[in-house]
Amino acid sequence: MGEMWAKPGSLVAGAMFLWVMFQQYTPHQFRSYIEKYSQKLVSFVYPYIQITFQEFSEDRFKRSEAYVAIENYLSVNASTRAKRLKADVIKDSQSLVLSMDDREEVTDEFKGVKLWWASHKNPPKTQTFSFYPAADEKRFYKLTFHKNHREMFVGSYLNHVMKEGKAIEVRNRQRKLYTNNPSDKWHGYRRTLWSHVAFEHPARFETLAMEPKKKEEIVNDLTIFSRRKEYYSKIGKAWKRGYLLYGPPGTGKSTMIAAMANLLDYDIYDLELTSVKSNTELRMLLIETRNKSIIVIEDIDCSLDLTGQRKKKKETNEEEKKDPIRKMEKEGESKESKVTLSGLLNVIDGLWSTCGEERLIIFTTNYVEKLDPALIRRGRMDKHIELSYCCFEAFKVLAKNYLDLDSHHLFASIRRLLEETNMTPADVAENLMPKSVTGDPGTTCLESLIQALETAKEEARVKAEKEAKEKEEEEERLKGEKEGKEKEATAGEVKEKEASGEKEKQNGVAVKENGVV
Ligand SMILES: Nc1ncnc2c1ncn2[C@@H]1O[C@H](COP(=O)(O)OP(=O)(O)OP(=O)(O)O)[C@@H](O)[C@H]1O
Ligand SMILES: [Mg+2]
Repeated sequence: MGEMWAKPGSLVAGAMFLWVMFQQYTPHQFRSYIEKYSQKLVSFVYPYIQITFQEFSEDRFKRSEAYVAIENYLSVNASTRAKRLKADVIKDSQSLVLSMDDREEVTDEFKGVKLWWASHKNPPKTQTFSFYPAADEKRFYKLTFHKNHREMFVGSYLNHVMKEGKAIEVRNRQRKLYTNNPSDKWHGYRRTLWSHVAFEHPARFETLAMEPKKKEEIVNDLTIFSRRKEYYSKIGKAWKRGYLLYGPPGTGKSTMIAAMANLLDYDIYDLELTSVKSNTELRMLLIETRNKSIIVIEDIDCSLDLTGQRKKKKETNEEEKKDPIRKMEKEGESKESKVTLSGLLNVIDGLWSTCGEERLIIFTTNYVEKLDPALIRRGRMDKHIELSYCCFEAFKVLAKNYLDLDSHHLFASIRRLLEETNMTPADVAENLMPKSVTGDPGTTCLESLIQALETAKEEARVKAEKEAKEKEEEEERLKGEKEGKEKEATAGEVKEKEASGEKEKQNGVAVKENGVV
């Protein structure tokens, strides 16, 4: 037995020795010449063609669409044949999707001809002992087929894979809510710019409390937008639309965004601008977003000093200089984010905004008047939607949602009170939430709402009175100050006149004394 293995063993060792000698001592030109012809010889003997599909291209900006399509295609067409599989939960966290694991190979058939798919992973160049894959690890798929069928595979088969893969992606699509990672986490394991969770918000336009006419207008606007691919290309505009939602806190801005995503079946990218350090980072984040999505910047007035960055920075006043906490905050602010207004405008509206299509960009704010007009001009923010205090129509939607009531004898008083006072839909909704399981929830909740409205009305009256009084006092004070100044001025004038009269008199006496009359 030992003798049987000794011969091939020494043959292998001899071949390896010769190979090393060849590599070390043959001149470079000669070596490449030999390599070229040996490859020709191999291709003559080995009649297969291989195509590689990398997960990321060289610049690593974006996951390759071809790779993703192949991954989806193989998840359906290969998962019954592969032996090692990866599982992922999709679609409302209910169904499991299987895909090929790394370094697995499967066969596929197209028009009766066999071909092979293999998933590979390039080992990292730098060796680290870590639980997670290294940063320079690269995944790719390799397709192998016989060279006789080159035309068919390169043409129709690959088209078929791309089409199928994209269709599977749409079918399996679990909508996601993304948030941007800080840039120091953009390296290493999986290099993701965005983290996500499954998006399962129950908000719908039917349950959104607002004037029916306004609601219908928004729904129509969104529906038309989502069907207008050809129209946008005809008029030469990127297929995107900007919405500005503004209004006091608790009037349903965030709820409306969720309802929009549910209506159009889009993903949401919740962009936290304060953790984006520069305009370049902002652009990279945008490139990584996918089509059919809503990019949201909430409370845009708080995210950046977008109103002041164009102007010269305000001088810090003396008090701020002395206050160490305020000083630290200021320093932190200047280090935190260098995203500028022009950077943001470029992303919404400039050349970079055209990468990707079918996207909504939404800003929300409580203080629309604070924003730079350039940011919200039409074309950038195409539609401005004001979400305001609860009107009677909006209340009726909430009463239907929360209490299943279409009418009630207390509705009349609520209508009057809502006209007389301001209450946000969030506060109305809170009062309409049944707090007890016994009794008639409808009447109890409506009564509690009436009480809350009356309290709010009384508070508003007291506040208005206080403000009027303060205003009156301020006016009195200003008037007093003005009068005081006027009095001082007249007294000054009188004194001056008296002084000049005195002088003239003295001059007269002096002239008389000198006898020049
Ligand atoms: N128009 C509305 N229709 C239905 N529910 C609403 C409406 N407005 C507010 N709500 C309710 O009030 C809660 C708060 O609303 P939401 O978070 O949408 O307000 P917002 O305008 O985004 O406030 P903020 O400016 O503070 O972010 C929601 O959970 C929702 O249940
Ligand atoms: Mg909100």
